[in-house]
Amino acid sequence: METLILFTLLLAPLLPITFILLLILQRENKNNPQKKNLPPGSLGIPYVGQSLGLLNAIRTNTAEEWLKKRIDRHGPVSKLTLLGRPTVFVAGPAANRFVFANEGNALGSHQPSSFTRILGRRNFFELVGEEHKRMRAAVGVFLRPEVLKRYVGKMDEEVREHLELHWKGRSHVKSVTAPIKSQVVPLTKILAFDILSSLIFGLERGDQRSRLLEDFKLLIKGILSVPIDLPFTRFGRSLRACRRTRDTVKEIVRERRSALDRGLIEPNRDVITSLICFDGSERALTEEEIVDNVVFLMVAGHDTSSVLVTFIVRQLAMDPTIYDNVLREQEEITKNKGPGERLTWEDLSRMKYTWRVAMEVLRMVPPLVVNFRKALKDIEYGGYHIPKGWQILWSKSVTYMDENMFPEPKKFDPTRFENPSAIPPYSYVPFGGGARICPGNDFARIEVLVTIHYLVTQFKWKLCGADDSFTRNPAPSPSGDLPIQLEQKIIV
Ligand code: HEM
Repeated sequence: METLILFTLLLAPLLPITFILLLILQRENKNNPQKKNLPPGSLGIPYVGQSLGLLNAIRTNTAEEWLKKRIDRHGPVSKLTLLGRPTVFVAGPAANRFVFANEGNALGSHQPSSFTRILGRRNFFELVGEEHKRMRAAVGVFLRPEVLKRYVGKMDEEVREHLELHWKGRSHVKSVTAPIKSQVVPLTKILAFDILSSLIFGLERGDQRSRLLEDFKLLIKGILSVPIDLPFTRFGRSLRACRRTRDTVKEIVRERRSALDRGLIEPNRDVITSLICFDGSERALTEEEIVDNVVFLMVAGHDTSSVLVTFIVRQLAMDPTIYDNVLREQEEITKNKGPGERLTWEDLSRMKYTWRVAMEVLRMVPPLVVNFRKALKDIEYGGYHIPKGWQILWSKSVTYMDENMFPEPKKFDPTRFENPSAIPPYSYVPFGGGARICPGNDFARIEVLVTIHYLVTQFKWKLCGADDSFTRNPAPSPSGDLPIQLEQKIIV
């Protein structure tokens, strides 16, 4: 008995220490990702993991198959290593919903360092929470339909001028950079740039716009590149072009500010003036915020819209019935217009079939097959644990080729969008969703519809050559930049 008392007396002081140690151990276990229910799949070789496989699949346009194989092997949630970071891959309608619902709270945007270094620390993707909301409210002033509808005529003017300058009077569409070849891609890029600079900067054709175009072309090439800043690297050239672009944009901001102060222009003349005038919360936007975000808008609106127009042109060349249907709809609109009369917002709302063609192109050739996010805190999804700091690889378009969502998914069929309720929720999200839903979707819609209206009513075209394949870098690009043979219609 005495021995027991002695033993208890000796152990008693150790009890609290043992208890604390147990608590620490329990916490350690809780925080150790190894001990939690991580998604299936292997992290592969440290740092490299599955990066080369996915990058190669994106380049060769087999990313959908690559992702599908992963889903068949591990299910819709799996872990891997990409670009040096532990990653969780998620796909399917539930994943789309998960990303949209947790945006800015448990998930944040996550971009490669080349992207952030070129587009600045205050760009959309770097902003979270209230700051992100504020920036969206600021661009929303101009990009909302009530304001944009006043600018349909301006876009109409840009498209017509572009066709006049670059497409008309040629039996072949000539590349601006390589006159021997006939290519659509460089033209749709110039058109997207012209429309954006007209509405974002309020810039007319001239020296300042041409300078901006040359720098913009270099800037955009380095956004996804190895971030080595040397005079001869792609990244280095892009970074220098970005500095020049930012200087030009600052110049424009100062010009607009001074014109506003003197009452020479209206607040919603273009995106820059509406950002200068924005006073949505306690303070106005800083010059850095305005510059970072107009450059971001240019980038976000450029390759997306130009890719969409390019692939509509390609589809219309490959499918005469679709071309005829689009033409019929557009001729109905022309019938009610006088010579040279511009398109209006009401005209666009009647282009229902044409927009369904655009939606079907976005389904079959989404501008991006994967996006990245970062877990801002520990989070559960699909019964698995995603540790704070891990990268999320998210493919919102994996569902587009799933026959359970889109019957006969390989068939080009715009009529599948006639009844929106037939498309399962969260399975078709070309403009994203949640807090980061594309604020430029109405802008893109106007741009695409106006362009297709004038293309089909003024031209007929066919593909040169039988190769209708395309690669990705990471945006899709048709083989040979889509050479076409163009025939101008005689309008009587
Ligand atoms: C066919 C054309 C377009 C498509 C398919 C498209 C698609 C998208 C998608 C899917 C996102 C969300 C990305 C994510 O969640 O990671 C996005 C974001 C964005 N888009 Fe677009 N976009 C298009 C055109 C435009 C245009 C013309 C503009 C500007 C005038 C624009 C401006 C933006 C901006 C600023 C964001 C970032 C929003 C944020 O982070 O809050 N987009 N776009």
